[in-house]
Amino acid sequence: MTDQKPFVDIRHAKKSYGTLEVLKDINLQVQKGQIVAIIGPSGSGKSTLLRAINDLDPLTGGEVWLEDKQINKKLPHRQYEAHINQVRQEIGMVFQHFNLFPHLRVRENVTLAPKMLKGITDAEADKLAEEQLDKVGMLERIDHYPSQLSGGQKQRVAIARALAMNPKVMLFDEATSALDPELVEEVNLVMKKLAEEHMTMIIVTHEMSFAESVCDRVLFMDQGVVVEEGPPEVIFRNPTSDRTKEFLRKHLAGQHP
Ligand SMILES: Nc1ncnc2c1ncn2[C@@H]1O[C@H](COP(=O)(O)OP(=O)(O)OP(=O)(O)O)[C@@H](O)[C@H]1O
Repeated sequence: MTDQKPFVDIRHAKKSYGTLEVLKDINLQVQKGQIVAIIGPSGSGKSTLLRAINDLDPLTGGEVWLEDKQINKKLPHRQYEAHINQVRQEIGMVFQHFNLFPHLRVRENVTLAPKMLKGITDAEADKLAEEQLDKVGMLERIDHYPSQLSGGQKQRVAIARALAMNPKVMLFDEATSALDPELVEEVNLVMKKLAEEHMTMIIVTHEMSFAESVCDRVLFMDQGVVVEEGPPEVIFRNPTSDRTKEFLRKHLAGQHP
């Protein structure tokens, strides 16, 4: 345990769709520089929890904090818009399906938001695009359109785009699930590099070996609750809950001796 104040702090998160309780009183504290994986069966609430962090899926109860700022503050509409736009600049998000703008080249996909929201010049935007695309190994594709890229390349551009806003935390929602198996590793390598640079990351994933090798902590969710959490060596090698064991038995079949 640490006395350090959490960087991301989710307190008593609840979410319902009608009578369906998707998140049932979830608490999650993430320290600066930590890499947390959220694993669990389909429908357990992983994406809902992740999307609550930047209020894309607003909670029906509970609070989300980033440093000393409450993200899901109840505010009058105009004030809320200004508040959430500011907050979302600090939280990078990478989706399963890339969400690149098809009519924009890679360069403009990366610089659109910083140009609009931070008012940077064209020269600064070019420099930013080059820096970020170099980081993800996509510099030579800077003037290509998304349709000219593989899925793995698109996802690397999507990561560069998120990084271009200089976020404090990065959220990954099954970033490799839509990729052909041979393209997964190139995206994982970019995420590993970010981890080595101590980027704070919260990662929803179905890739157990990635979670085990990269993350500091793993949360196992089932039916809207955190069943078990801990360091990967404990969760993957010595879980205590039967639900975790059963889930891992299915997902780790063949991976561990
Ligand atoms: N907009 C919505 N309206 C109604 N129910 C929803 C909505 N979004 C999600 N749900 C339900 O909430 C539950 C949790 O969904 P969520 O996508 O968070 O699960 P998940 O663990 O991320 O699953 P997966 O691994 O399949 O992506 C599911 O039962 C889902 O059907």
